[in-house]
Amino acid sequence: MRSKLVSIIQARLDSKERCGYGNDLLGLMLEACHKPEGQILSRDAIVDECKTFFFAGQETTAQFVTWTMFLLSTNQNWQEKLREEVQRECGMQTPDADMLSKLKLVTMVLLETLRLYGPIDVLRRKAGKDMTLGKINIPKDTEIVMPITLTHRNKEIWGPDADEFNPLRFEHGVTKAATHPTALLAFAVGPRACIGQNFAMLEAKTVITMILQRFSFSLSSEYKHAPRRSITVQPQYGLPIVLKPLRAGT
Ligand code: HEM
Repeated sequence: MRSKLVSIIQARLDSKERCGYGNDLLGLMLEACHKPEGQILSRDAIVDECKTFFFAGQETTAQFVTWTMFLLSTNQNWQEKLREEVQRECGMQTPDADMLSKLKLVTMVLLETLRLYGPIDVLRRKAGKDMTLGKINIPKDTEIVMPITLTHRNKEIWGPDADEFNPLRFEHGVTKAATHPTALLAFAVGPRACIGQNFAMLEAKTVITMILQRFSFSLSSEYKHAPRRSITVQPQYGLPIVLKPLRAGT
């Protein structure tokens, strides 16, 4: 991966005179490094940043779409509702930002997927100094693990149906869905919250919309329900799905 990234960076440097460093994150980092103020990021640091974005952004979003497909397969009524919304707002067109912003039910299902099967299920922190959190004293260097999935299924926070798939809980927005406005921790909160969360939502919305436009789907009888954490939360034996094209030639 490193050599691939180094060759991409070199190609950008070589084509700078012709077309600049490029209009993306890598382009911005290269631009920043070649400002007269001096070099801010080394070549190695740029490679590391690219890796972070790739690993933080690729597998998480892939599992997000996977679990959404699982929940829509096991809740056919919601699959139908979403298809109706997609057909109304997008027809058969490739969804653009305007159309995506109108897909309220799709957003609610995506948030409910993040609650029940968020790809990241624990947050870890280490206390940099002695501190007190509420009534708890935390000595320096203590490792703190926050179990996201457990809090996402806590009935005191989410109500008696916390274990059930109920996208309607997000009908009035994410801050109103539980007893606490930041109860949904799938992207974490605060200064180190996921920097790619809006992008991930857009990606997932686009993919799910385009699948709903073309296929109906259900779980294959071979599916075994066994979520497992392997950095991200994944269906241990994969997610075999039966896809049916909605129109000939899809
Ligand atoms: C559904 C998809 C995603 C989920 C569930 C997710 C979740 C998270 C979580 C929980 C964190 C905080 C980790 C911690 O503080 O311990 C995080 C951080 C981060 N995420 Fe995501 N993420 C997703 C997609 C993405 C995408 C698409 C990108 C990039 C394009 C991305 C880039 C990052 C980066 C760079 C950080 C570190 C931010 C920092 O430390 O300041 N993530 N993500």
